Amino acid sequence: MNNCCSCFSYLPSTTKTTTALVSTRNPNRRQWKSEIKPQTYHHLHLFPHPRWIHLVARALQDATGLEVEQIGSMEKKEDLVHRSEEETETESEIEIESRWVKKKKVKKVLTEAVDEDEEYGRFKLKNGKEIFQEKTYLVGVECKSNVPNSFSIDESLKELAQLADTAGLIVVGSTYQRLSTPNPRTYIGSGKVAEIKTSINGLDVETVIFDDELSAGQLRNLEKAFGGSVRVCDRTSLILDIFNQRAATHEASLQVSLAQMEYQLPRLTKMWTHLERQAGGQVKGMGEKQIEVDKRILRTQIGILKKELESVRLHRKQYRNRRLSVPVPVVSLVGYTNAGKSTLLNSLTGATVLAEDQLFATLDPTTRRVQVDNGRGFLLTDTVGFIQKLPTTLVAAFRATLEEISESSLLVHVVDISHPLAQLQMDAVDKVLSELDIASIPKLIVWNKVDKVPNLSKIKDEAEEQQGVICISARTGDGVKDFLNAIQEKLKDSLIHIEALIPYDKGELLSTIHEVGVVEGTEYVENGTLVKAHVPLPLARLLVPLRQKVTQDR
Ligand SMILES: Nc1nc2c(ncn2[C@@H]2O[C@H](COP(=O)(O)OP(=O)(O)OP(=O)(O)O)[C@@H](O)[C@H]2O)c(=O)[nH]1
Ligand SMILES: [Mg+2]
Repeated sequence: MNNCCSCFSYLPSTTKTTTALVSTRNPNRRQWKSEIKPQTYHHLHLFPHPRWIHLVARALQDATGLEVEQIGSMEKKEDLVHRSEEETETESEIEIESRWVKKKKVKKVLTEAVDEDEEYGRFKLKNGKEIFQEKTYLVGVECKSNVPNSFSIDESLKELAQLADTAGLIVVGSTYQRLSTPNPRTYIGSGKVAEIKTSINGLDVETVIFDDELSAGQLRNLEKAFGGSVRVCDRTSLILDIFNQRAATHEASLQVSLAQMEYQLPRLTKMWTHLERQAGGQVKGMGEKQIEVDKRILRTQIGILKKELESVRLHRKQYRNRRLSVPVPVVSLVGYTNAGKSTLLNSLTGATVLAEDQLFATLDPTTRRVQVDNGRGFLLTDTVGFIQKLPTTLVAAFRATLEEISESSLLVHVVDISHPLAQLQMDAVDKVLSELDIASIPKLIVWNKVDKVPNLSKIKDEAEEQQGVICISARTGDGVKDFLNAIQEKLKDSLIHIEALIPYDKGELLSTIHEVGVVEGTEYVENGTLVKAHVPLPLARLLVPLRQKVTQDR
């Protein structure tokens, strides 16, 4: 069962779960056989939608090592059990029971199931993964208590639509409601629920996404109200889905899986009620028992993931410590998603980090060295972008990025100044940063994409008024020189003034000072080079014995 449940880590959190029964009678899978009794069926949480069956099958294959030969629906549980006993020990079989499957006697070979789907064309390859482009309807709530100067409901829904597009969904409509407080049962009022139901039936909608985080009860009540055949999810689970699609490294995958499981845990309620219904009420309470079992399994999985993440982080920390022992200052690029951080890193360092016009293109921090003309260099780190309404749990999940940020000498806040909501995006980033306890790290604000603004001179005037704001275009290279100079100036603020006598046989130390510090002057004396410079703290520490020597000699 533990093996089965590792499927959780492969399935997006927006997934409404249903039951699958998996037989484990494959003699080639000795490990499985020894852990789980042969010829027993195990419950799995799966995508319920028949169009997604092949995705489920792949997830199962990945997670369990089972050979997926056939998938389909079953008529009755007893039939399935009966049938399985007649089959030979050499077969492995996955049976999926789904209330989405209308045809009762369907038992298709995997490829046939895909080919026969009349909407096969809606499968799209995104980030190397096959995504079914569901028809999606967006719902927002404008609370009268909303903080002033926050995103308006229209703007927030527009961003949600962008997120949906990034996740590979097709947005077919949207609506919102003004409320003094959200309805605790259904988030929106009952009249609005009925209105949405009519719209989504007419538009053949498969998924309804709410712009705010919903509770387990609200999700359940809304699904019921919409007729049970529509998937209901929220902004958080949509972001988690995108992260899940985009996670490229082992650590990012672990982080996303953990965040998804933590999101699912409180929402694992009453998912199994269909079992009770199916059994004609004879096994009342079975749903609840199963939920307890599921929760326990999920908690165990969370524990395992946390341990695994810890060991990955330990390894990364050792690597970072090694990097910090080289006395080069670290500059981190932070900012709203899609602001142009990766493009800037690529243009300055020749890196090839994925940079595209989509939200959350970057999940893992990437660090590259920037070598400036006059010899002084620094390390530049690209980080995951922020977004408004970013759940704190998600911020916490991305500790890798946060650790990089908190150990930087300088933060560069990259802003897409061509965006109509640039100021609100800046505020949202500042809000996340303020939660990170990094107030002491100096910050440089950069207005990017100036090639896109219609009124460049006005923007430049405004930047000048705000003092210290640099206008650049990471795409055309405009202003990048000023940007690098501003970094040097800012880094100088965090550098320590030293005077040291570097012996002639320690030439490499002198090169390092030139490379990472700001040299005010050098003088060649009898025992070595007398140097006056501003250097990063680690290098200043390294130079302590030589600095003392200067004092003695004078
Ligand atoms: N016109 C213009 N487009 C830019 C500029 N900088 C970045 N872009 C575009 O903006 C989009 C987003 O760029 P990214 O570098 O991926 O943005 P990011 O901040 O790394 O985004 P996340 O990784 O999602 O947080 C891409 O299509 C870039 O080509 C710029 O200076 N001018
Ligand atoms: Mg990026």
